[in-house]
Amino acid sequence: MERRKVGILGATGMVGQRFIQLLNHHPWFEITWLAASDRSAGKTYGEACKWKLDTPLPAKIAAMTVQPNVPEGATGELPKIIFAALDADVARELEPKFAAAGCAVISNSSAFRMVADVPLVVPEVNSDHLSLIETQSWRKESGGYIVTNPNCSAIGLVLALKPLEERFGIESLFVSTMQAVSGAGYPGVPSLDIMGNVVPYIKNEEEKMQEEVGKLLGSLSGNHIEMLDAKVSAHCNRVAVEDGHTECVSIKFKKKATREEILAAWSEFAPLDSAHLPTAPDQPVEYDTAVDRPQPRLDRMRGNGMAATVGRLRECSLLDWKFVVLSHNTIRGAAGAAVLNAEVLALLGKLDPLKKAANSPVAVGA
Ligand SMILES: NC(=O)C1=CN([C@@H]2O[C@H](COP(=O)(O)OP(=O)(O)OC[C@H]3O[C@@H](n4cnc5c(N)ncnc54)[C@H](OP(=O)(O)O)[C@@H]3O)[C@@H](O)[C@H]2O)C=CC1
Ligand SMILES: N[C@@H](CC(=O)OP(=O)(O)O)C(=O)O
Repeated sequence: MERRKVGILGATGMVGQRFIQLLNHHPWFEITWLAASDRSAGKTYGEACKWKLDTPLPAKIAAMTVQPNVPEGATGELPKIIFAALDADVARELEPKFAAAGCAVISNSSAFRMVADVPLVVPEVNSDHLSLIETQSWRKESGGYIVTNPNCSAIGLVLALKPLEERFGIESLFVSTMQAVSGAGYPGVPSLDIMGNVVPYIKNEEEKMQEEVGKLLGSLSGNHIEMLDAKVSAHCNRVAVEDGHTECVSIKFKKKATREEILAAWSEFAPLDSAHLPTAPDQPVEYDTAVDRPQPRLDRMRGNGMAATVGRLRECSLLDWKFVVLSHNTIRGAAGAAVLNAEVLALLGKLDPLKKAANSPVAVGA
C-alpha cells in the first residue's frame, strides 16, 4: 500500500522529534515536509534540530530542508495531513491557516482543545467525538479540519478512568501529578530549578487537566459534547524525571465497586481491538500487581510507550478507591496520541481523499 504523505509543524521540538521517531517507519504515513520557526527555516533538519532522543536521527530526515511555517510557502507539494507540535500561541495563529488550506491538522497543542466544534480525542476513550469535524467551517469550505489530542497528564488519566466511568460512574476525583521535565519542551526547566527538587507549579496545567477530563469523558449529543458531570481536582508538580508522568488518583464512584470489579474493568478494556491500528497498544491499561509500581523508568515504554500502567489499587479513607497511573508524556501523551488519532481518521476514510463534510458515521471499535 502506498503511504500517505504527511508533514510536521514544529518538527524540531521535543514533540516534533517524537513524531519523526514514530513516523519514520510507519506503515501508513511517510514524512515529506517539515517546518519550524523562522530560526530554522531554510536550514537542513540536521542543522536546525538539537536531536534529543535515544534513537539516531534518520539520515533521510537530517538531509531534508526545514520549510517556512506557512502553507503557501511550501516548496513542492504540501501534504494534506499535518501533525502539529507548536506552542499554543503559535498554534492559535498557524493551525487555522493549514486547515483553511485543506489540510487535516492533527494537533498536540492546547489552543483549540476546548473549542466546541473541535474534537478532543483519545481513540480508546471517545473516537465518536471525531464527528465534530463535520461541523467545522474549514471542513465545509476547503475540506480541512483540526483534531486535537489532550494534555499529556490528562491522557494517562482518562485511559485509566474510562473503563471505570463506563461501569461505575465517576462522582468525584482528586489527582496529584509528578510530571517529567521533557513535558516542558527543550531547553525547558533550568537544571538549577529542578535538580534535587520538586516544583509544585506548572502554568495552566491544573486548569487544563480538570476541563479536558470533562470533555473527554463527556458524551456526544448531536453536534456538541455534554461534559462529564463529576468534580475533578488536580495538583500538578514538576519532578526530576526525564520522561513519564506519574499520577496519584483518589476516586469516588456513583455506584459501589469492588476491587475485583475495578481490576476487571481495566483488564477487559480493549475498545480498539478489532481495528488493528499500527500504533494502538494491545492492552491500553495494564495493571501491575507489584507494591512499588508503576515507576517511570521501568514502565513508561509498555505498549511501545502507548500503554498506561496502573498499580497500587487500594481503599481510600476519604473517597472510595485510590491508585497510581503512569504514561509516557511525549509518546502516549503527545506524538503517539496524535499518530493514533490519524490512524483512526484514516480507518474512517477521513484522510484519503480529504473531502468536504459528509454524513458518514464516525466511531471505531466496540
Ligand atoms: N512535551 C510534552 O510532553 C508535550 C507537549 N505538548 C504540546 O506540544 C507542543 C510542542 O511542545 P514541545 O515539542 O515540548 O515544544 P518545544 O519548545 O520543544 O518545540 C517547539 C517547536 O515549535 C517550533 N516553533 C516555535 N515558534 C514557531 C513559529 N512561529 N512557527 C513555526 N514553528 C515554531 C519550534 O521551532 P524552532 O526549533 O525553529 O524554534 C519547535 O519546533 C506544545 O503546544 C506543547 O504544549 C503536548 C503534550 C505533551
Ligand atoms: N504542560 C505539560 C506538557 C504540555 O505541553 O501540555 P499541553 O499540551 O497541555 O500544553 C507538561 O508540562 O508536562
